[in-house]
Amino acid sequence: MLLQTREITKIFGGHKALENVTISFEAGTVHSLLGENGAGKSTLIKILTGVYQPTNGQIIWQGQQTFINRPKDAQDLGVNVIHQDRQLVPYFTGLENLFLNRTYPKNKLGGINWSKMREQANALKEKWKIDITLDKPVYDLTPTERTMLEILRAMSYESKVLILDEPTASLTDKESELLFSLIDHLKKENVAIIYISHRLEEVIKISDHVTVLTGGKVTASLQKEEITRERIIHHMTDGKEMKTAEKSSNKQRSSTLLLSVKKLGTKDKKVEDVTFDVHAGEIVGMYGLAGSGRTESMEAIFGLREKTTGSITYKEKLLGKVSPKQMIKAGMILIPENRHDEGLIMSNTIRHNMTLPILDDVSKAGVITSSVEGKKVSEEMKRFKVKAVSENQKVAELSGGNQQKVVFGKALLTNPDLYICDEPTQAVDIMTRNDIHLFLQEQAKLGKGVIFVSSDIQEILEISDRIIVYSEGKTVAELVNDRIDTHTILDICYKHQKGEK
Ligand SMILES: Nc1ncnc2c1ncn2[C@@H]1O[C@H](COP(=O)(O)OP(=O)(O)OP(=O)(O)O)[C@@H](O)[C@H]1O
Repeated sequence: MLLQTREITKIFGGHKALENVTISFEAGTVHSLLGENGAGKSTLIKILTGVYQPTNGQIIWQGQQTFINRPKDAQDLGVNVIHQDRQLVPYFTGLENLFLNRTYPKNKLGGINWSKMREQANALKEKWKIDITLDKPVYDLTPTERTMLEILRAMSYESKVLILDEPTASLTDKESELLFSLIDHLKKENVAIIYISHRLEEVIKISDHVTVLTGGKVTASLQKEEITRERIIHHMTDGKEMKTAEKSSNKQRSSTLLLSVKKLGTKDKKVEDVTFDVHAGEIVGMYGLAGSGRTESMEAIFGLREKTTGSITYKEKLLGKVSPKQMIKAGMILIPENRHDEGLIMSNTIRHNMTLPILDDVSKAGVITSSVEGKKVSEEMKRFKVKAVSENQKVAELSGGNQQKVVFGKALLTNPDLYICDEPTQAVDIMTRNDIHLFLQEQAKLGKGVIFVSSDIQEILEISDRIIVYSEGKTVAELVNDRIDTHTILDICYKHQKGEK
């Protein structure tokens, strides 16, 4: 046994985030941590990487008790983590990022010895079989390449334990496959992988061991042969039955056109030729490989990105240059992909975050009427089962999935006619994912329009009435979601990729 948490408890101001957690991690295996949002997974990882100290309990390293008092101690042991939010400097090249925070090799004159750096980097690439270019700046890399780069960096610290926190959150199936073959290689080299993901299919596929946490306690510990979808869901839901969303039959779609986008293009060319319609009462899924322009076209519609060509008609009005504030007033809301940068103000409370876009509604002559605000917020928190001490808790203190629920609650309070959801279930647990699906279907039934962007093709097929396929800034196909499968959609994507037209 390489690493063990023994009876670890962590208390935050009276709240037990972890209680007597004992888990063993073996070299050369993939051990997945599963659990609903707020179950304590990230807290455990933060204890293993020296960010938090346990209130009680021990960490055992190769049979001996050890103390991980700060991140450097974890790094010295060989425990490294790849976070959900990538920790790379966008304007630095891959090579520069690889050597970040460490001494660069020097030449005789004391300057940076670039050829030595490159030599060391190539040796690392070779050793770990990670084939990525290191010359491009990080902003030019795809999400998969960024993940690979971070793994390469972690391996340059001679990791014995590599923790991957939602590594596939924004990757499509094919991109994830690359990551899985790398994980396989790391396993063979005796690295212990701790894997956190809400995507059950991949957890089942790659795990040798699964531990389920519920409310800070270990509620199941499964060996490879015991890992099935049914078992995992059973343990995660405490045996309660889960009402699953059923795909609508598209009968509710009305003839009322809510949004019509024609030949849309943006100044930065990330969007070149996007055309689609959304009617009241329908859910339109948007699928495309990473970098296909889905997010960017949504931003252009919502007034966050400059459009240069084409037209956007919303509720029969041709839109000129618009701002998100105007669009919210007109009944449109964008639930953004990146909740940290665009969705939430982390240092503010749940309540303030949720009511930010509706300040006019909850204030009288500029003064916020607390009772109206409080009532609205607590209704939405209840609806989405946001796990928090109170509505006055800071968003930064919530678990990742609960932060996403706050983003959702915030959007709902604006009472929109059209929801634009960009990866809305990223990092949320399977129960919440289901709640979000049910909620959007309910909204569609009420005559609202929904745009659903997801890199999870299965999810797109589960929820959409129609599917628009993107490739390289263009919409290339529109499909009615009836008897089509993942292959049909992926075929279209790859056929339209450069060089295969
Ligand atoms: N710094 C903190 N201060 C107060 N409470 C905290 C802090 N960090 C975490 N918590 C609480 O501890 C509990 C466990 O949170 P944690 O982030 O570990 O959950 P998680 O399993 O990683 O969830 P998710 O799947 O949503 O990422 C939650 O109730 C959370 O609100």
